[in-house]
Amino acid sequence: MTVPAQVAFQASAPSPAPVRVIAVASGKGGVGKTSVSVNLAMALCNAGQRTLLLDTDLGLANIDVMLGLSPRFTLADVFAGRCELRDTLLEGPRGLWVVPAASGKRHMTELLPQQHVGLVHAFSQLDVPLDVMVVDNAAGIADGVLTFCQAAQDVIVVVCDEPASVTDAYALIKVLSRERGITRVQVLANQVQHTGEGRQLFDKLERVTSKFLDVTLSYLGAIPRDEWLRRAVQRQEAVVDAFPSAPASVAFRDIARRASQWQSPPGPRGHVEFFMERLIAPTGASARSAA
Ligand SMILES: Nc1ncnc2c1ncn2[C@@H]1O[C@H](COP(=O)(O)OP(=O)(O)OP(=O)(O)O)[C@@H](O)[C@H]1O
Repeated sequence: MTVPAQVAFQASAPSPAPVRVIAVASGKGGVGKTSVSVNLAMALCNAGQRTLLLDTDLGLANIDVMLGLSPRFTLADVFAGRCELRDTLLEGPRGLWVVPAASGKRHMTELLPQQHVGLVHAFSQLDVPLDVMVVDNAAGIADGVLTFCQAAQDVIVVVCDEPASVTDAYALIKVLSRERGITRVQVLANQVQHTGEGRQLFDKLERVTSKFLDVTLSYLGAIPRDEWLRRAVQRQEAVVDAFPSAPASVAFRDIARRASQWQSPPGPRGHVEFFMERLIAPTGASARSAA
């Protein structure tokens, strides 16, 4: 099938190393999770990592809008049986691969287990060489969010200096830890007004989690509140590309550099299917953690 607006996949040699999957979540909406996903993915891509950005928010997807892309098909079409996963793939700026979702469609929570299996199969068929996959999740603690976080090797929780953001981040970390057995979470402060603010937010969150939860939080860093980021959103570009010397861009590059130094977890097979196969195992994992 020829897909003019989107990229039809060429078969190529599988990447030898496991694909690193980073899930970005937040608990509360509007804290900047999608901005973080887009700019982290773009910064990783610019640093030479073969990167795929996956939008899993079937309710309020907006990665394609943020990057000025016009998808012909989205993940929602895959679930509706209208296309193959490969038909949704877009080549974004500077070679970033993007799998868009669709706004106003069903949520991941409504998907049947066999639809997850279908997605597993579809991803394992995509023979695209990748180093990193960044997964932008919906806000909240819906089952789909937990499943994607569980399937990733690293989870970044984005917080900002609002009481609801901190309490919702705690609620998310709590369910990830208690229901999905996640033992480590990276915390990224967004929209900080001064250098100390991010660390203060982290300390606040860390105090409660260390008291009540069996999870290790790490401080990934902070992105300043930056007018250049807003301007980049208006231009439908990542700030790291539109305004590379903006304070937010410098911070994103630093975070991407640190993320690429994370130790690679042992991966059984070393491809995207590793990620997707973990997606269909949550029932067993939940059953184990509930026991
Ligand atoms: N560091 C920042 N500096 C300035 N503005 C920012 C920053 N981060 C995000 N924003 C702005 O905040 C708004 C919300 O950002 P974004 O859409 O990334 O949040 P979100 O958490 O993904 O939201 P949702 O939960 O609705 O998907 C956007 O208008 C964006 O431009």
